[in-house]
Amino acid sequence: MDLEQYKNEGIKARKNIDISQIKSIASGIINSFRNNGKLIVFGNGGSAADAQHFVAELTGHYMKERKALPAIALTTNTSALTAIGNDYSYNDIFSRQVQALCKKEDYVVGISTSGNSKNVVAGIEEANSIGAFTLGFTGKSGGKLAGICSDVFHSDSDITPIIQEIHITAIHMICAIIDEDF
Ligand SMILES: O=C(CO)[C@@H](O)[C@H](O)[C@H](O)[C@H](O)COP(=O)(O)O
Ligand SMILES: [Zn+2]
Repeated sequence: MDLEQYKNEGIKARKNIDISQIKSIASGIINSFRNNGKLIVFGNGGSAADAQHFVAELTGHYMKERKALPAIALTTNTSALTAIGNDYSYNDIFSRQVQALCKKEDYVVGISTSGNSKNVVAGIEEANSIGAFTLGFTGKSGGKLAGICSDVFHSDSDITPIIQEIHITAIHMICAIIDEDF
């Protein structure tokens, strides 16, 4: 891989982050918190790490001291993940947990760079059926997630790690706005 090219692809994708969309996502999450909702986040691989990172910024704190905020990543309970994966299927690891934990006041975030991970798509479909607001973090063509979420944050790249770097940038920006509100 040409590292100059990689760097420039990252700069291009970062420049295309839509700040007004970041603000609108943050206010949706804030509204959910104010209505006794919580944030539920999930994804695979690097996106599982992003889901956990997002939740850590909220249950702990980001840049400023404030109260703890209710957020959960569905990627951390290895007993649940292995039991659901083993007894049902890997495609069900998030949807089953969404069925167990999600309420209509919640704000549900599925992270998939392709938009096509079956377990992420199934988790969002389950949240939609409960009536929760759903946000897809995607890239590439947006995949299936682009067509099924209430809103989509699209990272302007076809390269998985660049898409992830834009996702975590967007997540940090969202956390900065949430910090100011609480
Ligand atoms: O972190 C990376 C690549 O940077 C990988 O672990 C990557 O997340 C995995 O291949 C995922 O399974 C990709 O899934 P998705 O983003 O298409 O939903
Ligand atoms: Zn990675």
